[in-house]
Amino acid sequence: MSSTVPKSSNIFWHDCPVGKTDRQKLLKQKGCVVWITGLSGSGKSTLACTLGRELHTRGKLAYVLDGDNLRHGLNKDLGFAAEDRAENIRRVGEVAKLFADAGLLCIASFISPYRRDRESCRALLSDGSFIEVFLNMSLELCEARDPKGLYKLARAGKIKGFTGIDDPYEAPLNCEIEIKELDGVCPSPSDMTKQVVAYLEDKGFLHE
Ligand SMILES: Nc1ncnc2c1ncn2[C@@H]1O[C@H](COP(=O)(O)OS(=O)(=O)O)[C@@H](OP(=O)(O)O)[C@H]1O
Ligand SMILES: Nc1ncnc2c1ncn2[C@@H]1O[C@H](COP(=O)(O)OP(=O)(O)O)[C@@H](O)[C@H]1O
Repeated sequence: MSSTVPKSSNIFWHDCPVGKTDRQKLLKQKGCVVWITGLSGSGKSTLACTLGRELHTRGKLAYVLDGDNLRHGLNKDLGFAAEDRAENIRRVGEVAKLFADAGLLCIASFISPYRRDRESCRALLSDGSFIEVFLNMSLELCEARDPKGLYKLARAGKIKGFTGIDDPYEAPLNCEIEIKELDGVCPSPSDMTKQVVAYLEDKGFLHE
């Protein structure tokens, strides 16, 4: 007989003697989530990896959560319908929160096309520790890059519900960092990284 008790009843929070502050002292940094959002091909994974490497070089512990990669494991049961994308982002938000609590600089790069889903992730974190980075690249640029040939397939009707083609992308209204083309030229990964690192430095995340 199946239980009539709701799934999340009779559970209690268990505090551990070593807390986030202790871990941050050990690591000499403050846990946070750098959430990179933008169209497919806008450069999310490139920025995530360049930023991850730069932080590593500076002796900071960072970890990249990338959409394509997580869809090989934790989220491999999810597709691209709005409710699947919402569940994808919800799970990633929870994982990112754990990484930040561990004291890490967590870099999450996901299309995350829905404002509401991104805002739910923001709400999981303490004030200021969710840093939304919007890669505001034009559809034309992303489509011209098309490194995986997915835009071509979407235009040919072979992929349905492709973000930017026949599925929505809701741009952030109040993100912490917006990176866009200047006179039609995209800033280099290294320039973007400098901008994000300067923000992290300025807000004190790179020190205990
Ligand atoms: N229909 C559709 N729409 C958008 N993207 C698609 C789709 N189907 C497959 N892909 C590939 O999946 C990658 C995006 O995964 P995400 O987990 O970041 O997507 S989402 O945040 O849940 O919207 C995305 O990777 P990126 O190009 O790195 O963004 C694509 O390679
Ligand atoms: N800042 C940049 N300047 C020029 N080309 C870039 C830049 N960032 C990424 N690219 C190129 O654009 C393509 C898409 O980048 P990628 O990081 O895979 O985007 P996303 O993860 O958003 O799909 C890749 O071929 C990559 O080499």
